[in-house]
Amino acid sequence: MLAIEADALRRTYTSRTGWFRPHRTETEAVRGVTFEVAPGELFGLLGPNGAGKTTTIKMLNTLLLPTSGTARVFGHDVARDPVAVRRRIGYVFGGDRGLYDRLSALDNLRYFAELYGVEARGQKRRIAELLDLVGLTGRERERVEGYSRGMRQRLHIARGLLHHPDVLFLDEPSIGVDPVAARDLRRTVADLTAARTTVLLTTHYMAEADELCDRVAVIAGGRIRALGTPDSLKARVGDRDVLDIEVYGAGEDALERIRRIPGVRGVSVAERGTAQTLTVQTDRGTEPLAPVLAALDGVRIGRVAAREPSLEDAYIAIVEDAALPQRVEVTE
Ligand SMILES: Nc1ncnc2c1ncn2[C@@H]1O[C@H](COP(=O)(O)OP(=O)(O)OP(=O)(O)O)[C@@H](O)[C@H]1O
Repeated sequence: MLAIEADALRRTYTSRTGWFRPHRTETEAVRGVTFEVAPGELFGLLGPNGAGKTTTIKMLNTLLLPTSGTARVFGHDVARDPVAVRRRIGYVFGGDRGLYDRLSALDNLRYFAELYGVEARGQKRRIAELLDLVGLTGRERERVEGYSRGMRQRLHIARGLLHHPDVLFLDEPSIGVDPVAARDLRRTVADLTAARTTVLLTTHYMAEADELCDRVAVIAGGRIRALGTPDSLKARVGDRDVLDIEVYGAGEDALERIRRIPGVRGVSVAERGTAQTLTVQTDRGTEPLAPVLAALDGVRIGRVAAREPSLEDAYIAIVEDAALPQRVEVTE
């Protein structure tokens, strides 16, 4: 039996706006999403802000009813049998909500174990097991207010697992977590699937998805634009070379000049403090460096590096492709 089956899921939000002349606005957040997740699989849902990831997760974990389409968790329909679904799932979201700061980690877990109806006999052992799994054994009597973000996040995961769920939804677990703590967190997530828990993960960190996920779906504008193993997605840009160029203050005109160079397939910019990193994707075998540097005439340039395409490059290509106007018309 499959862990998760989403079939043509759709969700439209209707909100009332305007006070003087109220009118209804409809947002089609999810526009027909279909995918399956096997038991024990670590499945990633990737996409830009507003793509529909949270809405999809909320339909799967029974917090929102689908406008149309169906979804099942271990065979239980989310709309018709939400109680059975809830028994089999855990939900962990990034950020600060959901823990009692003035209690110790142990007391937090005891409290939630009561709330989730974890039977009293097994509680102590379950809590000890989970503290061990998330690497908090020895720190469990400290108040949560003194915990780092990474430790909190690991405690959140322990909380989400108290009732032995078969599926864990992890929404942006590493948001705001420093790189070392994020690495520990990834190890914890990887251990979950080793213990046969199915994980549905959303993240904005492509390196994290690449390292952890068996398969990923890229969602943009409420639709799945690509689905497969991280390697199969990377293969989509396998015919490209990538240049990372550190620059200081490159304007839109410089980017436009680079975009017009023959062989250039895409340019993206990441702000890094005072510097920006330009990532230029080109057809393999073109020699883009000289014309790109010429296009950046007058801009201060730092480090330049050529590298193999990563999952992030594939992701950017997929999302940019989805944003092309003609493409939207074709799929509409
Ligand atoms: N309660 C709501 N009422 C109206 N519109 C909503 C509501 N919740 C979300 N939306 C809209 O639905 C779309 C999808 O939102 P959703 O939160 O699912 O995206 P997301 O992929 O999770 O984004 P993010 O990465 O920013 O969390 C967005 O356009 C958003 O503005």
